[in-house]
Amino acid sequence: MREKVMEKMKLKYLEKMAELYPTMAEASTEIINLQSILNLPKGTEHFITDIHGEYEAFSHVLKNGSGSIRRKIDTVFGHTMNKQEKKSLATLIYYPKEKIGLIKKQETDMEEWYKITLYRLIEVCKKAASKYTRSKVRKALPKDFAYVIEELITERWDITDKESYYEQIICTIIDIGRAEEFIIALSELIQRLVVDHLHILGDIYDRGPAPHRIMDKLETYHSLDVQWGNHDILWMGAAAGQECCIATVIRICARYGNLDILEDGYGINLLPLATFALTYYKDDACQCFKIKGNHQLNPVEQDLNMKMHKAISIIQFKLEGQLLMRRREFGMADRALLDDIDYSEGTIRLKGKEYKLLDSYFPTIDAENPYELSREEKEVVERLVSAFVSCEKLQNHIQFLLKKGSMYKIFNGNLLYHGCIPMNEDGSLKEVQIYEKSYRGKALYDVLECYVRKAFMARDGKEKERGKDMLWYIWTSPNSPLFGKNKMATFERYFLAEKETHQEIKNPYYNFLESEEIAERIFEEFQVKGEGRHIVNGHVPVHHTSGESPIKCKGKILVIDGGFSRAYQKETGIAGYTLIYNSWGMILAAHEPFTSTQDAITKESDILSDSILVKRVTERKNVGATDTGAKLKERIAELKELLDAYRNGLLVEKL
Ligand SMILES: O=P(O)(O)OC[C@H]1O[C@](O)(COP(=O)(O)O)[C@@H](O)[C@@H]1O
Ligand SMILES: [Mn+2]
Repeated sequence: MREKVMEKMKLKYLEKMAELYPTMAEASTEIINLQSILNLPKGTEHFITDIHGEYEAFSHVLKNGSGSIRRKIDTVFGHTMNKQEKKSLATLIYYPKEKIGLIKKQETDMEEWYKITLYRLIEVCKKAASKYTRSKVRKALPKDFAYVIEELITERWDITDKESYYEQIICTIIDIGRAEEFIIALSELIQRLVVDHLHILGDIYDRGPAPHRIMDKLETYHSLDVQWGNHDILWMGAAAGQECCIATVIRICARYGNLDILEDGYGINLLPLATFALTYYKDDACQCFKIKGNHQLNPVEQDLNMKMHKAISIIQFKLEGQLLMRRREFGMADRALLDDIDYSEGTIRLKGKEYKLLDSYFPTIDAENPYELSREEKEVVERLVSAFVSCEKLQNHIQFLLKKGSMYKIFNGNLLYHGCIPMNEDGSLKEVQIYEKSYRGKALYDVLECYVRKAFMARDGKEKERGKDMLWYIWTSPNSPLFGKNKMATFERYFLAEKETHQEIKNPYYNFLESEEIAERIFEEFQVKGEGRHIVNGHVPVHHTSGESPIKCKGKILVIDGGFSRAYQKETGIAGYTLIYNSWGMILAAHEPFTSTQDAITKESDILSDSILVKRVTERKNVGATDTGAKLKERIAELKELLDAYRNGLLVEKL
């Protein structure tokens, strides 16, 4: 009986396929096409993490494909070009417009330069395109030059004098004054072809000056996924209208002197907060709320920034206190600290010890009711919430994160996540209570992701609110896989001099990064199978200067946060790691601090300092061995069944 039902279902499916491939010839052609794709080399994957608003450095790394363009140039030109020439060609590919502008000022014979350059670019382009099917390359071609580029990068066996055929095309391009546009188009095409797919392992937002520009760039990128970081989740919470998240987003912008991200980048009106801060902290120097890192604010702007910084911090601590009381189930009530303060003495009692507060001027706090917002604070919060939820640009960016992002991803045998897998001291998976039930490992990740989506999509008001609060929880709870530290010592860092109170202890997960047994357990938990599997993870800066390596557990775990974030470069000693996974293996790239786009162009400085080979295979990996390959193989098997059905007379061709 069951078999009969199955047969019937199969036939139905084959009939559906027959609509797409109505003849045996068409089905056969598709099989041949797919089969040939399986034999192409695997596309290059690029992994970037913890960008933290550093748009220019990010954009540069995206352009150079973490060394992939340099490698292509090397393969194509080997010893026929010297180092300097290769460097110039690479810079041209990254910044074609700007570079041509400079060349024009120096070159006497531009026509010759155009010719040589075009030849070179075509060669690199050919190489970059050789990994893809013609149809895929065609889709990537810029509209204006699609036909000519295709002509130039595909071998024409039917033409006898190929040299002069190509020469003529190139001369015509120069003659009609289109060389510049053509060079730009070719360079961008090379950038586009060199990386097939991008993984962003989280923390696009906070600290740096331009996360909104990173988001704009990602929106136009050809193929990517995002594993949300705790900072991205914070912004998602803010966009969903979660008050604590909104206050924290503003606080961090103020802390780094970046309030213009909100005002200019997103058009969020901060005037209500500014007027409130100027009124209530008028004569307060707000010394504990100095701007961190470099900034370009004049003294008056700085003063206002510090006042707003303090005002929003106090609002944040009040709102968080309220949330922790309302959501007792979060088990974080110990992080509500305002009721541990002795307001007349200016001290706080933490874990039985008394500390002097560095700042004890709290004009808006009622000692009897420390978490209650004052009437004016309430008004400010209301206006901020409405500004965040009605900001179209922010909502679009966050929708994009929801569409392309997730808590974790399994891709071509690798497990990708931002932070950690919460564990107990003995390395077992930690049970975490999420509302009524408890979860661990993969199930914990999955349930949290459901709540993230509910914060935006749920129709049931109560579930939506739970989702919104859960976004804050994911940002900061010790049990959150995206945060993974015992506490977020924000209050202590502002108000207490004693460094020991600032300490945030990492989840035991981070003690097991060298344990193969634990790595195996994680693979098992997430059902990641296969020989070449890895865990790729960001979030914790790798201290390059003190000799720490991003390669853990004999290469099974790769922790690639080297710190794009300028504020952290003193600690890490470099400007971040990125990872490349191409058909030959995996390469970690270490980057030097990025000074400016201007330097990258004029000094041709490529911030790539080091390439570390993580793994090199002896046999080049083909599409057949990837996730896409598995899907294509399934499709081929179905098409073969379709062919059989035609042959057996089960289906009739529609000629
Ligand atoms: O140095 P900042 O920007 O004040 O932030 C420090 C806070 O950021 C965190 O490190 C979280 O940010 P990351 O996800 O980038 O690590 C907290 O643990 C810490 O309290
Ligand atoms: Mn993080």
